[in-house]
Amino acid sequence: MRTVMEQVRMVARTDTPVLLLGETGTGKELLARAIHEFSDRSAAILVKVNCAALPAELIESELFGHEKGAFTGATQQRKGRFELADGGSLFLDELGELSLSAQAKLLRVLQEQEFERVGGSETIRVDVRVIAATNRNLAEEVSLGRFRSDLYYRLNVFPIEVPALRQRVADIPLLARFFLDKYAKKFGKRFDDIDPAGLDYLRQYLWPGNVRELQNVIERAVILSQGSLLDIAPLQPARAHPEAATGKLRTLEAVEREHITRTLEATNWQISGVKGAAAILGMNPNTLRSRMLKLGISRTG
Ligand SMILES: Nc1ncnc2c1ncn2[C@@H]1O[C@H](COP(=O)(O)OP(=O)(O)OP(=O)(O)O)[C@@H](O)[C@H]1O
Repeated sequence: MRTVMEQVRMVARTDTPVLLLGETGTGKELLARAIHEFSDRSAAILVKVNCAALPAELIESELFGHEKGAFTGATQQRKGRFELADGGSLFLDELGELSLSAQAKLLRVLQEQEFERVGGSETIRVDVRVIAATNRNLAEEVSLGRFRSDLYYRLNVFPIEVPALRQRVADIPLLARFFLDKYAKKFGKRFDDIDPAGLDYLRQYLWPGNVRELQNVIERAVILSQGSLLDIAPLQPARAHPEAATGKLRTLEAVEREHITRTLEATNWQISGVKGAAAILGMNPNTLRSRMLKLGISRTG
């Protein structure tokens, strides 16, 4: 993470587009904000767009705006996020979800700093620094024809790989204590430290939901703990290494049931949405729901 922070500081002072790569919950958005804050644009606005949150038909109008009458329902002219971010930075989260046609327009803005609103003919010029993030493997998306290679190369000038939490175990106690202070203050409680056995659980767990999941675990522990040390319930490293724990090989169905349950727990049982279990598992939310039914997975067990 020290290398990542050095990269963030170095690139922040430039206008180069930045591509943040990493699993869900690793802190990409936090780093995008840091890049904006450390840049000369910090006095201006940072605008965020979640490319996965809107259907393909609407994302172009969201990014570039539209003219009155451009499509059914476009009753007024509307400025897009690029215009709103003029002079500042634009954070494109979940970039890998952008439609091919929006990708073409984005490439043009990156190269020429200009675009037209949907349904408009006036060319609009903007001065925007783009910071993009994705948890997809974009090189693979390019080879599958789902992501434009020219846009990929344009954005890949300064890629920053944000490591998964299991790849930086030394950060776990630091982050855990940071969240302990945060939630102890929030809930008006006091703890001297984290119970040593609990710290071991935290270190051994594989953290599919990364820092977000660690934050949730600590919040829950702060609410539940009574003594002067923060108790962490066992995080079932057995779940992370089921074969190692039981010594037995198991059926694919059992492994699938366990993996889906663990991911649902990591997302507080949120199924859909960009931060939901379906997105992490790379499945459609409806497919996940039917798998859960079939495998007998429910929140109450
Ligand atoms: N180094 C850190 N210190 C403190 N909090 C952190 C850190 N990294 C991540 N977090 C917290 O973890 C949560 C997830 O971080 P963030 O939203 O930046 O991740 P992300 O990689 O953008 O996730 P996603 O890909 O799912 O959008 C946030 O609440 C964030 O504040």
